[in-house]
Amino acid sequence: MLENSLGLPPVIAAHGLFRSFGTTVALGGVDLNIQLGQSLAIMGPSGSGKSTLLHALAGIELPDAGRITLNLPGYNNVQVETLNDKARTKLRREAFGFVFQSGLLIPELTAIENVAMALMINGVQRAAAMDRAAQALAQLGLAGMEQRRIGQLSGGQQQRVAIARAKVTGAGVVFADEPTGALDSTTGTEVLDILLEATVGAGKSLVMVTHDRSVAERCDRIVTLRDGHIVTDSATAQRQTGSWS
Ligand SMILES: Nc1ncnc2c1ncn2[C@@H]1O[C@H](COP(=O)(O)OP(=O)(O)OP(=O)(O)O)[C@@H](O)[C@H]1O
Repeated sequence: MLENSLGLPPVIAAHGLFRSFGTTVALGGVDLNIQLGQSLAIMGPSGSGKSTLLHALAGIELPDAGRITLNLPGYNNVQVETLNDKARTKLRREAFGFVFQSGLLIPELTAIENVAMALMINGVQRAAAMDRAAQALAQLGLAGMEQRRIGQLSGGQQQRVAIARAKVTGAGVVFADEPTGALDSTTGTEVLDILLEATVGAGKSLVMVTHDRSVAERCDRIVTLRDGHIVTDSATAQRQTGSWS
């Protein structure tokens, strides 16, 4: 397995990922290594396989073929495709964080309950979980909004709650799907700043699907998909031109 310059294996090493839906080939044999502390943007036209790839890397939906090897604290050399549903659910709760465009926060709960819930399902007692959630919300500029329900927050504030939830569990990899897609450009920039700070700024990895090139360019690396294949990878391009050590 390829190692990075510090001799560490990739946090996620995907090899030969293949996924089809009927006659549609969503992933046609994708190889992708994600390094510790790296921010990776996945771009490509609509239908090119971005979400399918993200879902496979995150253990949400398994590929039809291929291997996904994890190397995260508590998950050394784990083959995701061999895990059953229960084990993959545990993996997602413990090791991964998710910041999606919408739909992953629970609208009936308050901001603080949404964040604390992520800890409680990992076994943290309610009082401690609420304390840690309050701290995380305050760090993301949401002090005073803890008791608001999700519908009483703006789109940008909702994304901050999602980032707080991803951050609070200590997830090693955060997956984001169009995290700024529903936001105006100023709010989108603020949310992206916070997302990068909470992930790569804290030594974690970020894997983000985006249609927005200016958002992608804030990442260390951009891969572009077309018809289920990676057609460009800025890391490879930099290595080929000699500007990547
Ligand atoms: N559950 C599904 N059932 C059938 N076809 C699917 C399913 N999920 C994805 N596909 C198909 O697989 C291909 C890749 O879809 P995917 O959602 O990964 O693309 P995408 O690049 O994320 O697109 P978009 O930018 O529009 O979100 C598309 O042709 C899509 O129609």
